[in-house]
Order: sequence, then C-alpha cells, then structure tokens
Amino acid sequence: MPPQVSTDETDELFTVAADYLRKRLTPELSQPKVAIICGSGLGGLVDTIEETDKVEFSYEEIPGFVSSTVPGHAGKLAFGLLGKNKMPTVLMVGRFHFYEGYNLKQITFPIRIFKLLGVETLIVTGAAGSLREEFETGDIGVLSDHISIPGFCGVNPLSGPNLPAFGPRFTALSDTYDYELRVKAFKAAQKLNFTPGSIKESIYCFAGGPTYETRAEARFLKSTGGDVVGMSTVPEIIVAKHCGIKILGLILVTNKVVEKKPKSADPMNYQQMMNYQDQEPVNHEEVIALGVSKAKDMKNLVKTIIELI
Ligand SMILES: O=P(O)(O)O[C@@H]1C[C@H](O)[C@@H](CO)O1
Ligand SMILES: Nc1nc2[nH]cnc2c(=O)[nH]1
Repeated sequence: MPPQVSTDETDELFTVAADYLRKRLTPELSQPKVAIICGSGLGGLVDTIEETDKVEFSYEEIPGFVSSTVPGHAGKLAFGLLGKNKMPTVLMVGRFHFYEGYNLKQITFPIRIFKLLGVETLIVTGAAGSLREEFETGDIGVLSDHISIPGFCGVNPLSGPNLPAFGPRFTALSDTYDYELRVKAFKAAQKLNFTPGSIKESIYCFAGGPTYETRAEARFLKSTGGDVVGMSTVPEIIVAKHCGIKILGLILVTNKVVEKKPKSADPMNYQQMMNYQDQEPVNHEEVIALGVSKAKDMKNLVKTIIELI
C-alpha cells in the first residue's frame, strides 16, 4: 500500500501552488467560486467554458501536482467563466486515483489549492457501476451519502498530522452532501426535461480499485446499502468537507456491476451453471464510451446547476 502521509505536505506547499496559478491568471479568473472534477470520459465538461475565456495549465507544470495516468483523464486544470451567470470556475480535467499508486494526500492536493483560491462549491463527477436493479446504465446519481470501504481500515486522506489552517482534527461527515445543491441538481434536470427517474439520489461505495468487483464483493456492497460503486470521488470529498467547501457529487452509471447468481443453482445442472455466467465482465473502454456518449447531458446538467447557484 502507498504511504499515507506525504512528508512534504505543509501549508507552505499549498501556498506555493496557489501563488503559481494566481500569478498567471487575470484577477477575474484567479478567484474561482466553483471547482469541478471531471471523471472518466467526462473531460468534455471543459467545453462548458467559452474558448475565449479559458486559461489552462497541465498538471506537470503546477508545483505539488502529480500526473494523470489513466486513459480518459487529460491531466489539466482549466480556468474560465461558466454559464449565463459567467461563474468563475476551475475544472480538473482528469483526476488522480489511489490505484495509480498515489497516496491520498497527493490525490486530494488540488482541493486545498481550490480553497486557497476562494472556491466555495465543489462539483465532483465520476463514473460508477450500479449495484441496484433500478439504476440503469446512463442514469445519473446525485450523491446523498457515501461508504468508504478503505476508510474502515484507516485509509483516509485526513490521517496524519492535521493542518489546522484548513480545518479541525475531527470532521463530521453526516451532512457532507449539501442539501440545497442536491435540490438544484433535480431542478436543473427538470428544466432540461431529463426522463423522469433517470436521475436519482445515490449512495456511493468507494473501493480502491483497480480491479472491478468479484460477484461476491458486489453482493456484499449491495448489502451495505450502497447504490453505486466507484474508485474515486470520496477522498476529494472528505478533504473538501474538512476545509468547509460545499459539495455536490454527480455520478454517471456506466455499467451494471456483475453479481448475478442463480436462485437455486444445482452444481450438476450444466445449463443452470452456464446461466450463472451469462453477465459480461465490465471493462474501462466501456466505462469511457458511456461517459463520452452522455457527456452532453452531464455538461448541460452541470451548466444549469451552476446557473442556479
Ligand atoms: O475517475 P472515475 O471515478 O470517473 O473513473 C472510474 C473509476 C476508474 O478510474 C475507472 C474504471 O473504469 O472509471
Ligand atoms: N469499482 C468500480 N468502479 C467503477 N467505475 C465504473 N464502473 C465501475 C464498477 O463497476 N466498479
């Protein structure tokens, strides 16, 4: 397991990164109010910013940032004005994942930079597998809560020395997902005439990845009360909550998690055992393709939510 505490994590490092960006932006763009993290296949969200307004930085050039290594995650920060209300916004086009070998401090480093730049609202997007019959591929989940499986084992981005400049040692997560923002998400979907039922409140299970679930793990996750499962989102959300940023989580259901089992399997019945195997394994290409095909809906949704803020 990668080390949990990066030795170079100090208030100073965050300040260096924030100053680096501030110095290269106009006053209007250097104080974003909203930050958006784009999940797998959802990098197209950056097109919601007018080309003329946009200023981009590759992750490699920003002090303290690591690089995106996953296909479908471009690896750049884009600043611009978004929507009719010209909201100053910063987008992370591509995120970092635990399974890339980064520790949770590295993954969540950008969140505290956003805080220093003045961000008040974080919209986290991502791809996830559905654990429930009623969650179809292509549906959008508005996160109402999460279950962090690594968190139960002490794998938490806030472990190690606390940075009091950002928040307290102990952080309550019972009201992590902002109610008003969730209402705005549903209002925006209504305004955009989304098919009723295609956007639902969801509980996100965070699993470390990079493996997708075994059938038994899928059944276990389902029994925990989770609706969808993914390999990201929660670390960033925990750090944002710690430093007092309001949070909205939007998840695109890219696949059904494989978990089917026969009701009464007879191990000697060849035909029944074949049925047991009839669900196709999930793959990342399928996850990205679904993200790209629903990018327009996600873009419109995010833009409309921001116009309601
Ligand atoms: O970054 P997100 O959470 O959108 O990406 C999901 C989780 C894995 O990175 C990948 C699995 O296909 O999609
Ligand atoms: N763990 C997990 N992450 C995903 N991301 C997209 N689909 C899935 C999935 O089925 N399982």
